[in-house]
Amino acid sequence: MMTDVVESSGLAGDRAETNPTEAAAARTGTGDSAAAERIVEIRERIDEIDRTIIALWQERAALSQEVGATRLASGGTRLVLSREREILERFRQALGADGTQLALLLLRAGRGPL
Ligand SMILES: O=C(O)C(=O)C[C@]1(C(=O)O)C=C[C@@H](O)C=C1
Repeated sequence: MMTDVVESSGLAGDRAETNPTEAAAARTGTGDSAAAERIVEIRERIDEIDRTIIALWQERAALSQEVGATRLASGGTRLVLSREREILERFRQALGADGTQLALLLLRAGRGPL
């Protein structure tokens, strides 16, 4: 049974260099070829999702910085805490406690640390 993290160096790694089945097992964490195929397929979508998350993260941070700069330049405040509370609550309702942590990181990426 293959339940642990496989070493990517040493014996397993050396075998993987010459044996495609070992190489697939080392990459996917399973020696079952059907499972390995499915894992590779799922990982493609995961990578696509990660790229989208990163792009959206960067877009959101840039927009948030623009809002802040626009407000400051017009004599307004750096922050609007009522708006931050709304966002924290939206993420908490959708994702629970992790949502709150995620929203705190998103807000910090835009407006900087408090
Ligand atoms: O919506 C605003 O007024 C913003 O400045 C953007 C933002 C955010 O990143 O969502 C950032 C700082 C504010 O305190 C509230 C929200």
